[in-house]
Amino acid sequence: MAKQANLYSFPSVKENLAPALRAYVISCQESGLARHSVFKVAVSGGSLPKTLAQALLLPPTGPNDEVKWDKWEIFFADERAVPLDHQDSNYFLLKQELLDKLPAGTAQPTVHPIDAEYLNDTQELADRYEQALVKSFASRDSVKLPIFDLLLLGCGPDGHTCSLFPGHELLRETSAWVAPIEDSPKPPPKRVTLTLPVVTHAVRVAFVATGAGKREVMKQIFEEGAAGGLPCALVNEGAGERASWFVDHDAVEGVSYPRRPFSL
Ligand SMILES: O=C1O[C@H](COP(=O)(O)O)[C@@H](O)[C@H](O)[C@H]1O
Repeated sequence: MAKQANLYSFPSVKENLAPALRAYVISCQESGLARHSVFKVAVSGGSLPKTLAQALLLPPTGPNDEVKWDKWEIFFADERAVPLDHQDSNYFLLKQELLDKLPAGTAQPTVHPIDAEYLNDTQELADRYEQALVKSFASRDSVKLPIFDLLLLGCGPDGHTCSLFPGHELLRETSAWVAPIEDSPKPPPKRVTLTLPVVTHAVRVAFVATGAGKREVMKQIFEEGAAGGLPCALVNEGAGERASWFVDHDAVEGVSYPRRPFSL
């Protein structure tokens, strides 16, 4: 039987989840650097950037605990079709929560925001973002799908991840790497998103979900599995043991699914 997603549950976000997430991300970073000298990561918006900042802004505990920012290529797992300085922009959120808080003198990562010239044409916006991936991951002719070293994803209370929503036709997309959506049930309606094949193809996929507000959906994801059809559960099914969930106890209280002790 295929191995299942790892569920790591912690009593406290700040004291336990954040240091574990940091260790996990650094381990993915080191594997990426060993493979191709850069670390290619895509991040979500929502609550993720704040928790990520709690993890990555911690002071290093030793030489093996270094975030090598200048080696990071950061993409967005999904983005809203709004200007880059808009409160709804995932880029803006990551910048505000994390990138602007890097200690002075830190060598900067390479960040790939959407091309805001194309906000009025979401297909073009998605195509341009796919082209940015093509450039980074070599040509589409030679690469069937981009392989991110790590995807850092959130999970909405309805089970959506990236801008892949339950029951939406986008879940059936098999050829595009990046797709537009104009009818997101969560505002704003116009967005672009990595597609499910790209998400499940990553070397590692880490979800972060915290708080009692996520409890009901966590039950559905982990107890019903892919049969329940929620996008997060489809990612779990596609990525198997390459998917890891970093959650607090509040989010998974009463959820029947084996927790693993966190280790690398
Ligand atoms: O709209 C979005 O929501 C999801 C989940 O957000 P959360 O606040 O419930 O964590 C997020 O992962 C995605 O990037 C964002 O565009």
